[in-house]
Amino acid sequence: MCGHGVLALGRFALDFGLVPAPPAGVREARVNIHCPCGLVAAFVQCEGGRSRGPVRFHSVPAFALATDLLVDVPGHGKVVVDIAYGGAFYAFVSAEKLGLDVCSAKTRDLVDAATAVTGAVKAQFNIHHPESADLAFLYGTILTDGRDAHSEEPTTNICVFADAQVDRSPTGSGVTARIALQYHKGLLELNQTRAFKSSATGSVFTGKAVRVSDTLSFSSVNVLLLSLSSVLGKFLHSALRRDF
Ligand SMILES: O=C(O)[C@H]1NCC[C@@H]1O
Repeated sequence: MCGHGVLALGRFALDFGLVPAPPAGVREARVNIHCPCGLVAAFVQCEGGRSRGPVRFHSVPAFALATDLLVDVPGHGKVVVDIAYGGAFYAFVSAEKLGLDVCSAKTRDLVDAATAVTGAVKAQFNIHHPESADLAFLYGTILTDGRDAHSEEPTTNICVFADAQVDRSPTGSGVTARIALQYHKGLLELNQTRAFKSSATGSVFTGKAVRVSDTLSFSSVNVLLLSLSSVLGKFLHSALRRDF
């Protein structure tokens, strides 16, 4: 799944007639998107039969897999990381622990550090998904500003995934996983909204955990993500903000 992809596909599906416009008086069209990780339901605001305004989506059940895991990262020594799932598995670590400021460091340095963490976790930790062996792999590392405690201010992160690619958004599956982690740590309550900013582009997602679910073999939390279409437009057309 891809957060900004879901938002864009939702609008596309409505605007190009793949789903019917909602009946008069209903503001949102529902677009079901079947992702490898499960069903993601996008809700697209509609005016005059066209998409307009915010798009939100219900993400897949998410959960914290491991917290305070000590990993030996080449070039950085022992680093404490968390691992969580939100449609894909990510390692989470405050960039500060790697000697970097996620908001001002060069993207190249953030990518190198995140890639080193991903390699170390893959080598030293066995990822398990309760329902699907296909989903049981680490997709990347998300470096954060460490501001996990609830605040009205956005918390900034950068997602380095697959073959050292940088996500242009705060990452749909990554934000979902991060919310599950914050909930698991008691830093976020159900229905408490948090904003997440991409340090690569400045784009923002807001999200919240909406219910505790038992659809996975161990306790997980469903996460509802919200994002503004104006933000979407901005980051779809923006390049990475900083030089490598
Ligand atoms: O938003 C997401 O979840 C995706 N973007 C890049 C990495 C993930 O697949």
